[in-house]
Amino acid sequence: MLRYVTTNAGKVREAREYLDGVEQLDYDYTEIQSSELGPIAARGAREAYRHAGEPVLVDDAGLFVEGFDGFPGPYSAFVEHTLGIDAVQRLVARELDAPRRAAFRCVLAYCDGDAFDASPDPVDRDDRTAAAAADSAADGDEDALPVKLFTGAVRGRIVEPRGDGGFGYDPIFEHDGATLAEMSPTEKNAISHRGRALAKFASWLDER
Ligand SMILES: O=c1nc[nH]c2c1ncn2[C@H]1C[C@H](O)[C@@H](COP(=O)(O)OP(=O)(O)OP(=O)(O)O)O1
Repeated sequence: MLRYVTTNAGKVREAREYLDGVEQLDYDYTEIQSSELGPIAARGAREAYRHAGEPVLVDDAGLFVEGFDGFPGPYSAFVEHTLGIDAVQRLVARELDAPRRAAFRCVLAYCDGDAFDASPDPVDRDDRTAAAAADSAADGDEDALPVKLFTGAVRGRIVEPRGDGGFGYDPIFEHDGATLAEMSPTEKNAISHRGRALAKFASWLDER
């Protein structure tokens, strides 16, 4: 049984559209400090697999504001819980000129204790970049378990909050004229960072 390892039920709701019968594992793995999501997700997946003893998928995601050099990025959860999304939006509006571009990024890290066959490998350049960063983060760890990474990103801009769907920063992130919070779960998945990463993971799992 595949476990989606997260304390965030919103992530699991989105994952269910791609993964039949996936169950949430509400486990708070250690998040290392890194400017990139890949190493954080990879380390988390190794720890979660050791804890669960079953195949695990860890989801690390964040909001990267272009004019702030990617802040809050890997620190998005901390910033959401300290400042709050309204304050983030006001800060962006005060400091940056329109169009206030930003991206959501998601890295999924899969670990089931097995090594992965490199041949049927549908991963793209972003996945390989994330994987290389995660590998170097594992340097020196002789027991590092193999982890497979899948990435997704969506571009948009920061706007005043609209909509009440989704979670986290969805109300202040607009893509193609609608905020993610104004979209249905299916509409959000079709364009979102998480939806793209999940689609890659689901097709890789299918082929395996
Ligand atoms: O689709 C999204 N729509 C809106 N906001 C989002 C999304 N995806 C990530 N985010 C935000 C929420 C949180 O502030 C941070 C993720 O932080 P992140 O550490 O990956 O997740 P989390 O703390 O919510 O749960 P957990 O670590 O247990 O999976 O980025």
